[in-house]
Order: sequence, then structure tokens, then C-alpha cells
Amino acid sequence: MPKQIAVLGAGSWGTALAMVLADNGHNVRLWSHNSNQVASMNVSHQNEKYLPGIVLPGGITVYESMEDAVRDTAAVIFVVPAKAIREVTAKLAAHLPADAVIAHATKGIEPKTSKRVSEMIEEELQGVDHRPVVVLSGPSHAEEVAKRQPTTLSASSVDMEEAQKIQELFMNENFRVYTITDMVGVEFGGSLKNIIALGAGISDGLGYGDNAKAALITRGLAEIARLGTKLGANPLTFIGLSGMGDLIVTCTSVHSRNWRTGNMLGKGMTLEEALDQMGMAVEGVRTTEAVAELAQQAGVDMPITQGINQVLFHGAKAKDIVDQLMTRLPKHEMNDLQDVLNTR
Ligand SMILES: NC(=O)C1=CN([C@@H]2O[C@H](COP(=O)(O)OP(=O)(O)OC[C@H]3O[C@@H](n4cnc5c(N)ncnc54)[C@H](O)[C@@H]3O)[C@@H](O)[C@H]2O)C=CC1
Ligand SMILES: O=C(CO)COP(=O)(O)O
Repeated sequence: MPKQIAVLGAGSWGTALAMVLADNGHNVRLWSHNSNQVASMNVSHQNEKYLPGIVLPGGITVYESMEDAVRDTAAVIFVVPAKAIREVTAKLAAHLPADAVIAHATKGIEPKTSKRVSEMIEEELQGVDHRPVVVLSGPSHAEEVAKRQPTTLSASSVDMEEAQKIQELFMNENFRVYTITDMVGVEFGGSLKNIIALGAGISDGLGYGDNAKAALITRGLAEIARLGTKLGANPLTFIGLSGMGDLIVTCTSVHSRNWRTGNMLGKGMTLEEALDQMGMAVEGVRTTEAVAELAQQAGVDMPITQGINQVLFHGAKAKDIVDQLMTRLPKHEMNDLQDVLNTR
């Protein structure tokens, strides 16, 4: 049965997810904070800035008023960058529809607080509501979803019924959604892969080859799993769609904003220049800052993340960091992965 769904955030991912919901027959209210974008999208039925050349299906209306966008909806899905989550949740709080599922498809960890996105939403809704939040995450570039190319994701929540509602809303022949109970692992995997994708881009930008990239992906996954497991995730989640799956797509796809930013850094641009050129959310930058500090506090060894943090924020040369990583003390490959399993 067609439902009213609100999607908060009309960037590339919010727009692509709105298209999936509209393809499934739902009436989608896409909320944007930008009045020019609202006016132009409702006339052209395109999102020229973020998904040029894609014509939106019928059933998507763009709203500037949060109150109108979420009124009587069956689900509210956050797809704004992580840095805007608290502000947008506060805007939603006054108008929260009574029975709506609350979900997010944002990837990021907050610097200083180390909070995951679902934790930020829950914190901002404290005193207003205590509904369990669902996360939708996996290897999924907006550019391919908008072309209806086959894509698989995971929906996770502490309440499986809520995750199943999101699975049901989104599933179609191009867009397959699995459910999974480990929300901590899904949010950590989806957020931390962006750090490694920056590294993969840097490596490619420096002119290193596929061996180096495979090493970054594999050893990157080891350190993501080490931290995530210490903080309560199930190690198996990291070989799933939101872990290994998303790490592969983000480290190898030309669509990746994190890989592209890293690539520009590897070729010698400053962070400011690279972010300026991207002009879109590059979540790995803030997440690197957050995770480098979190890993230190938690006493977890994350040499790749710490090295990327040095390059982004402390003026280190990428080539020197690669040399340091390659000349660390000899180690047994599986010791730390065995530790991950032993902590369960
Ligand atoms: N683009 C993709 O293929 C995918 C993106 N994601 C995640 O989705 C989230 C959003 O990313 P994208 O859509 O790619 O970003 P984007 O850069 O394409 O668009 C961001 C949107 O958020 C809006 N925005 C920025 N600050 C805002 C604020 N304070 N209040 C309201 N709206 C605000 C911008 O106007 C823009 O419409 C990120 O966490 C990203 O990691 C997840 C999977 C795939
Ligand atoms: O999360 C994504 C793909 O699953 C998008 O990655 P980027 O933000 O690097 O484009």
C-alpha cells in the first residue's frame, strides 16, 4: 500500500533514496533547507547539482517546511551529512509524526563525543520521544542507485520490527535490503570505511598500485573490526555488506567522494583545496578526527587511521606515512584478528 514518506536531505543520497521509494509507489516528501533547490527541483524534476542528467520519477515533491514535509508520514529518513544531524533532528522534534519509523542513511562519527548517528538522533529527541532508530547502510553509490543498477544494503535496529518496516519500504528488484541486528557494527563499518577510502585515494594519487590498495582494504578492515568489536559490535558484521562490502565499493569506485578527495591529496592538493573542489559531503574527514581520538582513548591500535589523521590535520606527508606503515615492527598477521574473536 502506498505510504507518505519524508526524506530529510536533498543531496545525492537523499534524492536517490527518494527515487527508490517513489519507484515502489510511495508518495515521497523530500525536505531541503535550500529554498532555491526546492523551487528548481519541483519545476525541473531533476537534482541538477547532485545527480545531473537524472529525471526523477513522479511521486516526489520537494518541501522547505519541515512541518509540512513530515506531517502524517509513516517514516522519516535522515540523509543529511553527519555534521547537520543534530540541527535537523532538533527541527524535526517539534513536528515528529506519532507513529513514523525513524531511520537514517548517514555515515559518520561525531568528533569529541564519538557518537554514532543513531545516538545523536536519540540524544536530540530525548524528552520528546524514545523510538528506536533504524540505520540503512551498505555499498551503494547514489549515481548507480539513481540509474536503477543492482544494489544491496542492510537495515539494522535494536528493534527488528522497525528494521523490517524499512526493508519493506525500500525493497525492489534493483534494491535488495537485508536485516541485521548489530546496529553498532553497521554504523561503525559504514562510517569508518570512509577513512580507509581516503587512504586508498591517497595511495592511488601517489601512484601506488593495486597491491597497496588491497593491503589498505584488508588491514583497514582489521583495524575497523578491532575498534568496533571493542565498542560492542559483532565481528561477523564487518565481513557483511556494511563492512567489507562498503569498504570495497568506496575504496575502488570513481563515484566515491572520499576516494576522490584522497586522490587529490595524494596528487599534492591541500585538504582545503580538495574539499573545495568536491563541493559535496566528504564524511571521512570528520570521522578520521573522531576515530583517531576514540581509538587512543579506547587503547586500540589503528595505524592507518592515525596516519591519515596526521596527513589531514597535522601536515604529515602521505609518502612518509606509507613508509612508516611499511616499516613497523614485524607482526603475526592474525594475532589482532584473533583478539577480535577472543573478545566475544
Ligand atoms: N552519495 C552517496 O552515494 C551516499 C552517501 N551516503 C551518506 O549520506 C549522507 C549525505 O551524503 P550525500 O547525499 O552524498 O551528500 P551531498 O553533499 O550530496 O548532499 C548533502 C545535502 O545535505 C544538505 N545539507 C547540508 N547541511 C545541511 C543542514 N545543516 N541542514 C539541512 N540540510 C543540509 C545539502 O544542502 C545537500 O542537499 C552522508 O552521510 C553520506 O556519507 C551514504 C551512502 C551513499
Ligand atoms: O557510502 C558510500 C557508498 O556506499 C558513499 O561513499 P562516498 O561518500 O565516499 O561517495
